Amino acid sequence: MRIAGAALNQTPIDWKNNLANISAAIEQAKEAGVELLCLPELCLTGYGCEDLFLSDWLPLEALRQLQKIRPLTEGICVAVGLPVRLAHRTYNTAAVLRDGQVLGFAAKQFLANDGVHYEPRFFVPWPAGETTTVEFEGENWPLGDLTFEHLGVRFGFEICEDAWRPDDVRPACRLRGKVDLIVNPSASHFAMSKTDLRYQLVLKGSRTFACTYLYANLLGNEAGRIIYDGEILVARNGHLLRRNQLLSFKAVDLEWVDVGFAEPVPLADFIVPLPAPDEYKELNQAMSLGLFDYLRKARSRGFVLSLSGGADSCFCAVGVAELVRLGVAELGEAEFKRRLGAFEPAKTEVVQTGAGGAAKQEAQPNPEGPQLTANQQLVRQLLTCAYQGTVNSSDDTFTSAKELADSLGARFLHWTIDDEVSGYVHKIEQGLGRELTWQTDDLALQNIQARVRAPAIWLLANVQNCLLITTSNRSEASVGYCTMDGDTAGSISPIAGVDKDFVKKWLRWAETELGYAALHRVNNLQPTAELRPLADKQTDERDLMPYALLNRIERLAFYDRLAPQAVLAQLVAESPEHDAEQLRAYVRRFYQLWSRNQWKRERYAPSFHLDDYNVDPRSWLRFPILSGGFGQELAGL
Ligand SMILES: Nc1ncnc2c1ncn2[C@@H]1O[C@H](COP(=O)(O)OP(=O)(O)OC[C@H]2O[C@@H]([n+]3cccc(C(=O)O)c3)[C@H](O)[C@@H]2O)[C@@H](O)[C@H]1O
Ligand SMILES: Nc1ncnc2c1ncn2[C@@H]1O[C@H](COP(=O)(O)OP(=O)(O)OP(=O)(O)O)[C@@H](O)[C@H]1O
Ligand SMILES: NC(=O)CC[C@H](N)C(=O)O
Repeated sequence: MRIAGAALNQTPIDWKNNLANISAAIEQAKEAGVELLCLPELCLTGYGCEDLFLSDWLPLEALRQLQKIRPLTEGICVAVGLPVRLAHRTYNTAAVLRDGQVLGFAAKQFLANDGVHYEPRFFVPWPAGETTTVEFEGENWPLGDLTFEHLGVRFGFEICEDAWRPDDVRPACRLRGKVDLIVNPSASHFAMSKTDLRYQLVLKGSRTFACTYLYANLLGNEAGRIIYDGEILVARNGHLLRRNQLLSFKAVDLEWVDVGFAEPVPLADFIVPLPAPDEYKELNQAMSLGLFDYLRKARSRGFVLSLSGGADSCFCAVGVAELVRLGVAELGEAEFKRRLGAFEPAKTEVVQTGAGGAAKQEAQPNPEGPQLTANQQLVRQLLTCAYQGTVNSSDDTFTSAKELADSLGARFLHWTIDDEVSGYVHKIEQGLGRELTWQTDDLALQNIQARVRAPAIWLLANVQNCLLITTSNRSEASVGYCTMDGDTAGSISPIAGVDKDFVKKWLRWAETELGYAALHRVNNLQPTAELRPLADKQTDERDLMPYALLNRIERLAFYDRLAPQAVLAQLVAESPEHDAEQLRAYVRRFYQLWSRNQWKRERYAPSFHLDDYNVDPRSWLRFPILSGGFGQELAGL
């Protein structure tokens, strides 16, 4: 039998888009002679509909939309994910359609409730072994723990998380011997290196349960924060039959394979491992796709970036250039532009974001500079950067910013903000009747500089109907090393999910492996906020602690969830090169800054989930805004 999985780039409650992708996948599958097709989890509504799953109307509308898919299934069997609400409870199901008929709904038995997933808030798990009936417009269909048969092949379901449970409880353990094929529609978030876990799960599952296993994941940045890699895997008895290229820019990515169910295949002696994932490359592809989808789904016309020439903002600038490079390489320029939508003349009926909304001018091809390549011209239309210097800014960072922006093709503007800073300082000095000095008002004088950069950069974003990128990384989010409404200003925060150490390493990789020679300068700069007088030689690590230690403490405290005492003990054991007293001071500082700054993490712009954890309270890590701040625990260190 020819079986297929299709990864789909869906959007919550975008019925038109979702149905179009489902229809396209079915059409492509039929053209390829596919007989059974698996589509991703909840692909009809979108996986990220959140509390809408608790309404009556959304699941009802999903059933109505399902009726439109039925006629497309003449001559093919298709699994389509959608919510079904019965007696005020919503179930996460996969409908099986064939020849225009609904054969039934397989329901998810184990709900994802860790990390970025909060499914028990929306869904009720289906009890193993039970079935019920769905009534809709005069028809009755079975729903629950079901198996099906198509062309003599018996199949059952695991829906995403179902497969992540132990072998003696997951649905597959009751399907063993009863089915030839297990179908898994998934919405499994991207995280660096995670593909290896999924690969093992599918390959081992097919061996342990002596079956063929068909897995299809969602694709793209579905709803803002979480990116799906669109992985399709087919395995039989521990042998890999098909695996696709991940993180495609296409709307529909279909993979099929022929399986001779009648011909026996021995169980694999061992699972052939995948080559180790290249995390720098993975992150690059995920971030590019994340930005691409965010831009087009937000119906915006480009990005604006306050480019300091430092590591974080340079990373974001390269991210936009990579969006163009990778998108054009896969789709071709015309399709890239069509899908992005940012290059069409502005329509008056387009919903305007924020105060601006004026039509974006076609970027001029850089009259005084060198001839731009086709990709640089696209970057020029999509990215405007501005350097906003003060007396505390160095020539190094200005040159770094300018060289990078020019090399990418981005529009580069620059001005100074000293007048605005002194204007505000003067007003407060007059109001309070005293001078503000670095001795008495250090942080306030730093913050006003970061804040004064915000209005102009927002203005630039508004007038061009662009998204303002904010450059926060996870390390500074952990300790609140940022000025609220200053350098946190923006509506999308692409790198807030990764730590500063990784940011620095990635930039070195991008310089050598991707050929961004203009990163050479930033790769030789010490991270610095440049908010204190230059003579002070401010660096992030002098203000805080070495980033490697900060990241380690953060991981031990909030990924491994150790108590402060245990974090310190672990650090002392693994860092003999550091003095124990110094480490104690760093651990104290970390927890104090962490607790004091939860409110800042609550106010960060939406960020992508890219690493296996993040500190965003909306997606991964919840912590009280007001707390005892680990007072007792730190006193006992
Ligand atoms: N629990 C709570 N809930 C709500 N608000 C709370 C609060 N605790 C304090 N606050 C408020 O927070 C304010 C202080 O926060 P905020 O004004 O943001 O500033 P703050 O956290 O005091 O200082 C900002 C830090 O970030 C560093 N920085 C700034 C800019 C850029 C960079 C860089 O790396 O480039 C680094 C800077 O060196 C400094 O260490 C207080 O005035 C108070 O109003
Ligand atoms: N001179 C500047 N011109 C424009 N934007 C600036 C300037 N200084 C700071 N910013 C903005 O504030 C953000 C925060 O600064 P921060 O120092 O944390 O990051 P960075 O300068 O990009 O990297 P690094 O910390 O490695 O120096 C910058 O990413 C940038 O968006
Ligand atoms: N949608 C799901 O059930 C996802 C859960 C699963 N643990 C994953 O991360 O892939």
